[in-house]
Amino acid sequence: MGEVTVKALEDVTFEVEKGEFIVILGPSGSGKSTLLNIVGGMDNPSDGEVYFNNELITKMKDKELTYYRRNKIGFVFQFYNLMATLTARENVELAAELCENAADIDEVMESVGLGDRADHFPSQMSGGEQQRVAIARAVAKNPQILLCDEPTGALDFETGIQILKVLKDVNEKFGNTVMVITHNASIADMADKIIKMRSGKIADIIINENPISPERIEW
Ligand SMILES: Nc1ncnc2c1ncn2[C@@H]1O[C@H](COP(=O)(O)OP(=O)(O)OP(=O)(O)O)[C@@H](O)[C@H]1O
Repeated sequence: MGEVTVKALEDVTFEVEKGEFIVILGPSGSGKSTLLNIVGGMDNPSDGEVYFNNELITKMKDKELTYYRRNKIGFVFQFYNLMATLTARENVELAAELCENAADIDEVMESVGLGDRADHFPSQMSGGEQQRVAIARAVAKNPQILLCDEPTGALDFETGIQILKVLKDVNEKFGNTVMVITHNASIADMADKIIKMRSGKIADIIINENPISPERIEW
């Protein structure tokens, strides 16, 4: 069988500052997830370099990369991927136990608005609540970068706005750099920086001097 080589990304160069709220915007197949996976150390580019602070992550050995993923990066996905047999709090605790510099679990649960739902199981929660647990799970690791792949993709408008607000609150409270993938252009209005992707390339990088609060987003 013949093999087809797909160039998912090409000529991609950008910088992210500590504490920035970044939106990566682009249509399906434009390379957004590939980009996020490379930043998160889940995928390795065939060419090019990625630096985290002054460390070259693209040259890291497996053990160093595991350490980077575990301690520096938090992931939030479209579908929440929670452990069904663990409560919200237990899901968050489990992730925190794996890393060396975990945040205070109670504080994290409060900051995502789940203080009073911590003992509920995922099946007892709405999609928006489950996504809050997933965000808490990522934030509890106290990561320097929070990578979110279509975090509102499975949610209705109102719930999506609430989730974006949680991400913005976390960004302000804990100072994590946040990178959100979306194909929804309206979400870009809340970003400090917007990276527009098209066909595996960066079509534009926009610095937004006046990001709006999530409540003011319309889509
Ligand atoms: N493991 C893989 N093997 C082959 N092709 C891949 C693989 N992963 C991604 N691709 C291809 O690379 C390109 C970019 O995919 P990617 O998932 O990064 O895009 P995306 O912008 O995140 O899309 P979506 O919004 O649909 O998730 C697409 O053409 C995709 O088919």
